[in-house]
Amino acid sequence: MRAAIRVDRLNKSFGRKQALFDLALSVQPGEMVALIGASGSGKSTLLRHLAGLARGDAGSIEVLGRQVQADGRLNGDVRRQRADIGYIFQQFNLVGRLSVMQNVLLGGLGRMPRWRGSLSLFNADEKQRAMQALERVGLAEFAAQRASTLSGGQQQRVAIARALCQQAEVILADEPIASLDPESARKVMEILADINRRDGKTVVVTLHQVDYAVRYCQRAVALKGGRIHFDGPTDSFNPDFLNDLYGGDLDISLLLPQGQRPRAVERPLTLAKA
Ligand SMILES: Nc1ncnc2c1ncn2[C@@H]1O[C@H](COP(=O)(O)OP(=O)(O)OP(=O)(O)O)[C@@H](O)[C@H]1O
Repeated sequence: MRAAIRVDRLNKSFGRKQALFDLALSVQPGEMVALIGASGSGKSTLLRHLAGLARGDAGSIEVLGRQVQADGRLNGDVRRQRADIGYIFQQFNLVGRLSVMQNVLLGGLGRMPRWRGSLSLFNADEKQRAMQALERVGLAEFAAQRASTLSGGQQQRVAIARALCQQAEVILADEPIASLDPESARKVMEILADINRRDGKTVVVTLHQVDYAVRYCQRAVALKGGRIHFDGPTDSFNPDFLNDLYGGDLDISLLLPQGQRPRAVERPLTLAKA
């Protein structure tokens, strides 16, 4: 099967600081993968490269079989490719003064001729798709309201509706729940998991909270110092592994769901070769 995402020997430095080292990664269509790792390990940098929002120094990235970038060059058609990639930001990235509905409609811009997009001329089908997306995330009743008046959790659900309206096949979510309360975080993760399960969309989500990774993603890729440190099933996490990944400072037992708080490992960890 053709991979939804394929990364080959990706390297990236910021000045003298190397952020990503020879990264190689494959994500199959319909997978939901958590990208975890300590602060500064390179999660957001990797995600931005996948979407063609940043250029690597070397290596290549393909999404849905089309090259996003290779050897430090973005594909000339990257705007069209981004239409297939929904990107969810930690801070939602909505236009606060526009209505919720208008924000969702903006998701369709990448597929429109520029002239129609710049005049905000949306047709009846597009409006219907936007409304359906809002219904899907449980926010149809807020369609006419200014986006800035919604809570953080609601704004993040609008951002997901925008990705749905965009008809993105791959959804990249960068810390989508980092600034949300637990109940809003749960709703956002439920919606992402539902889109993955029911629509078969490929989802890659960076998460600080390991317990959410375990609950919602079968597979995790863990970065440490810009390298892949682990790539395997989340149900094989154990306190030793998490201590190694995050350092000894964290109360690791609190990061694991109750069923996984200190107990013997059932399956050996597959540690990627550094
Ligand atoms: N624009 C930039 N300029 C300089 N250095 C950067 C830039 N973006 C990232 N870095 C550096 O690259 C490394 C990886 O950063 P990145 O933001 O990808 O980590 P992260 O795992 O997403 O961290 P966090 O969980 O805190 O968001 C860090 O050392 C960071 O300081």
